[in-house]
Order: sequence, then C-alpha cells, then structure tokens
Amino acid sequence: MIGRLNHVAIVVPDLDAAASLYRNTFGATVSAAKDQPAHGVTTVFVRLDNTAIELLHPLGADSPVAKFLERNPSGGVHHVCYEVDDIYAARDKLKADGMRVLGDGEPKIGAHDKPILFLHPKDTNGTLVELEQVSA
Ligand SMILES: CC[C@H](C(=O)O)C(=O)SCCNC(=O)CCNC(=O)[C@H](O)C(C)(C)COP(=O)(O)OP(=O)(O)OC[C@H]1O[C@@H](n2cnc3c(N)ncnc32)[C@H](O)[C@@H]1OP(=O)(O)O
Ligand SMILES: [Co+2]
Repeated sequence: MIGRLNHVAIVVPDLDAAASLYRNTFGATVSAAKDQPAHGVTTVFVRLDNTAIELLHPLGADSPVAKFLERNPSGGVHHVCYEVDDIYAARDKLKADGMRVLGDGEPKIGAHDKPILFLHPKDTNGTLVELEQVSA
C-alpha cells in the first residue's frame, strides 16, 4: 500500500532561520514560505533528490502543531508522509485494520494539492504518519 517517502516534516520555532539553514548552510533548494490556513501551518519545502523536508510553523490560534512546539521549543520531527495510489482504498483498509484516522476521516487537500490524511500516532509506534495520494 505505501510507496515512496514523500516528506519528513519538522516543526520549527523560526521558519526564516530554518529556511536559511537549509538554503545557505546546507545548500539545498528551498521554497518560499506558504501559509496553509486550512491546516493551521505555514510551510516551507526543502527539495532533496529522493524526498523532501517540510518545515512547519504554527499558523493561527488553533494550529495542530502548536502544542507540539510548546513541548519541543527547539523544534523537532513532527511527521512522516508516505505516498499511496488510492487514499480512499488505503483509508478503508487501515480502518478495517483498526487504525484511527484523524479528523472526520475524510481526506483533505494538502500542500501539494493532493488528498492527504493522518493516522493517530499511538497506532503507528508514536510517529505521526501522513498519507498523500500521488495521483490528483
Ligand atoms: C499543509 C498540509 C501539510 C502537508 O503535508 O500537506 C501538513 O503536513 S499539515 C501538518 C499539520 N497538521 C497535522 O499535523 C494534522 C494531524 N495532527 C493532529 O491532528 C495533531 O497534531 C495530533 C492529534 C496528532 C496531536 O495533537 P495535540 O498535540 O494537540 O494532541 P495531544 O497533545 O492530545 O497529543 C495526543 C498524544 O499524541 C502525542 N503526539 C502529538 N503530536 C505528535 C507527533 N507529531 N508525533 C508523535 N506523537 C504525537 C502526544 O504526545 C500525546 O501523547 P501522550 O502520550 O498522551 O502525551
Ligand atoms: Co506533511
């Protein structure tokens, strides 16, 4: 079911500083920051040869990453994102296997304008897992 590693997400206390670290110190290709109000975050993507790093910072009062940043004030790895061909088939199989899908269980459109969903970290070895459908 899961395919490539689409991205590893890191919540950061200072998005500009983190983007500069990857762009200027690591010499990586770094996107501009983009507010994602529907998700309560601002994102910056670092393009690597084999995957991407998603830098995240809370956006708005109800950001789902705010408590994570409070718990980890220097930042930290927040989630991994695996690609799937069919997110609805994946969701239904995972739910049938007893996994909890976060939110209302319906995929939302993510940063790549593709459907995404999240699984409860307690069901995935304490690691928040995001699934992203590779086809539109
Ligand atoms: C723009 C879209 C973009 C994309 O790639 O397309 C994104 O990735 S959007 C990213 C931001 N959105 C989300 O993360 C949505 C899914 N996440 C959530 O709904 C929350 O973060 C949630 C429910 C996983 C945790 O929320 P919160 O921290 O407020 O809840 P609790 O404090 O009650 O935590 C419950 C329990 O889970 C542990 N926890 C929390 N976050 C993580 C994490 N990132 N990885 C692992 N474990 C996590 C937390 O420590 C609690 O455990 P406990 O043992 O009870 O202390
Ligand atoms: Co993500």
